[in-house]
Amino acid sequence: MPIKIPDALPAKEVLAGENIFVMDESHAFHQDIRPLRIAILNLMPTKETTETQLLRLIGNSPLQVDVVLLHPSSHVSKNTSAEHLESFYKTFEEVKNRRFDGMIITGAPVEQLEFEEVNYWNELTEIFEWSKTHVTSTLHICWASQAGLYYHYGVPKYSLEEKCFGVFPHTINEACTKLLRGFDELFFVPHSRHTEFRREDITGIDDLVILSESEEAGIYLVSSRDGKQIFATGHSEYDADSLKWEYDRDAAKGLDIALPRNYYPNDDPTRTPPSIWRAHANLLFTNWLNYYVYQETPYDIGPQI
Ligand SMILES: CC(=O)SCCNC(=O)CCNC(=O)[C@H](O)C(C)(C)COP(=O)(O)OP(=O)(O)OC[C@H]1O[C@@H](n2cnc3c(N)ncnc32)[C@H](O)[C@@H]1OP(=O)(O)O
Ligand SMILES: N[C@@H](CCO)C(=O)O
Repeated sequence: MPIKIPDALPAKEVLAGENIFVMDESHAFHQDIRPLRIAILNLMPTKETTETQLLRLIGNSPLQVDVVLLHPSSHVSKNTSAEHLESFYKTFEEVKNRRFDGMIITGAPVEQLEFEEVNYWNELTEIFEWSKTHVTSTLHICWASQAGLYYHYGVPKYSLEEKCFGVFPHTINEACTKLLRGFDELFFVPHSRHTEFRREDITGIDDLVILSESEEAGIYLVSSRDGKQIFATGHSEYDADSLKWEYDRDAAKGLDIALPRNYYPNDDPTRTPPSIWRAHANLLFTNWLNYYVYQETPYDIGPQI
């Protein structure tokens, strides 16, 4: 949360220079508070696991958050029961006249298909277009970051020779980025994907800024200059054992899968992997919720029916 201090206090300038959020009295006077409305478009087959992971992170802030879970109506889910979707989820059709302060679009295990082969692609492009006018800031995770960059900016994805799989160190490109306030200079993020987008395709686009990357895992965070679109290639929301679960699944199927890198103690898959990215994940989500959603969204956001 911002610290509120007198307009003329010298510390204000020092802290602003350190990327600490300082709000002057005149700004604070005009700030109202109401619960944030966040939509989560859940494209994962393991919907319940993902719900828990994301809600844990967005619940860790002093802000009240009203969450609406969405699933694509143009896809019949094999792994999530119709009862679960019926009880807890809405479709885009049901909410498209509402406005949201923020939206999270999850990953999906469809990265080896062309975008247009994904059976909810048309619906998703409608949602991407709608988000430009109906959502203050949208956070795209993993496959959704590739899909969003492709839809909004024409950025292609490429297949990797070997799955990018493990927990990798990352650095910060832009020192004063609000999304990375409070981050250490080196921090860890899990990645688990067979595809990537490339630096040279992003740097040519004036509206995009690369905020963080990793020598081994490539680009991690990209933002539009106005912060309305955030793209994260890694899975900071993953639990400590998520990569283990994926590794065990693929090994049991007899797939050619390497051990996740920098994950098991001594690379021994019988040992329990520790989480070394949880603090960063919490900071990423609270920074997004605070600086890109709460501080930016209008108090009167429009119809909610
Ligand atoms: C790159 C990233 O974004 S990473 C995030 C994705 N990671 C994960 O989902 C990890 C967990 N998922 C899994 O382990 C597996 O997908 C499982 C175990 C749940 C199911 O695997 P399988 O039985 O081999 O595949 P299955 O035939 O059930 O299809 C899996 C999913 O692929 C997706 N899918 C496959 N083909 C298509 C298609 N043409 N269009 C849209 N979605 C498709 C669906 O989401 C489907 O699951 P759902 O119907 O429950 O939503
Ligand atoms: N994280 C995903 C990558 C494939 O989409 C998995 O291993 O299931």
